[in-house]
Amino acid sequence: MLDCRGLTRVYSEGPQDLTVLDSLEMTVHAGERVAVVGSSGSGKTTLLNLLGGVDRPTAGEVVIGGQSLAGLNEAALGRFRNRYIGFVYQFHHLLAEFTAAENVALPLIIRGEKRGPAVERARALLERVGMAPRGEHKPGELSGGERQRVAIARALVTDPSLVLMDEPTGNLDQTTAGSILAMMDELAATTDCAFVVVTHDLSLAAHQDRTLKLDKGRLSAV
Ligand SMILES: Nc1ncnc2c1ncn2[C@@H]1O[C@H](COP(=O)(O)OP(=O)(O)OP(=O)(O)O)[C@@H](O)[C@H]1O
Repeated sequence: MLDCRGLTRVYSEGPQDLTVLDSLEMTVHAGERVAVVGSSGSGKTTLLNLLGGVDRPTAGEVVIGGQSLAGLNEAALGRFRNRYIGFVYQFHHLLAEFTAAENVALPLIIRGEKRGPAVERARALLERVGMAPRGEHKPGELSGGERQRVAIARALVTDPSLVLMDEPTGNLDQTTAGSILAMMDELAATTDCAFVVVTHDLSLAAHQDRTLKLDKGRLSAV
């Protein structure tokens, strides 16, 4: 499902080059859930950005479902992301002026689907994450955990093959984090989607099929 070969990212902006990822190798199979842990500054967000095609590697490549991201120009990469990849960021990135249901529907609308059916599908996803009663509220009227569940619904609305999560339980209390874990279990049981979850939360990491540690630019099994 996901293959990284010789993935290298060097930041050259500062006075000295900084090699954050160094010929990193990674394979994730369909339906698999992988946690990525590592100390602050080890390159977890950098890795996630490369996996999602938000950033380009200095060397090496990311292959998703047989497609090398290096072979796609920006427009094609945007379409590929919309079709195959879902993102959940720590701070949600929901649009304040839209309702929860509209936020979830957006990836479908961007893809060219009609608003009516897109919002219908969004409502079905909100139901699945236990947010149906809050669908008409704007993000500012929701709690942190509720916003996070909306963000997860938005990541899943397109039936992606791969979901990338950056600290999905960061800033959440234990009960809310627990409900997100339970939801991920249900999703893992009912879809073939692969998850890569970057986290400092050891209970979230322990909940995945395996954990990889990022250190000195490479991944190793924990
Ligand atoms: N655009 C950039 N230009 C230069 N250096 C960068 C850039 N982005 C990140 N870095 C550096 O690369 C290193 C890895 O950053 P990254 O954000 O990937 O780490 P992280 O493991 O996600 O950290 P944290 O757990 O603290 O969020 C850090 O030393 C950071 O300062």
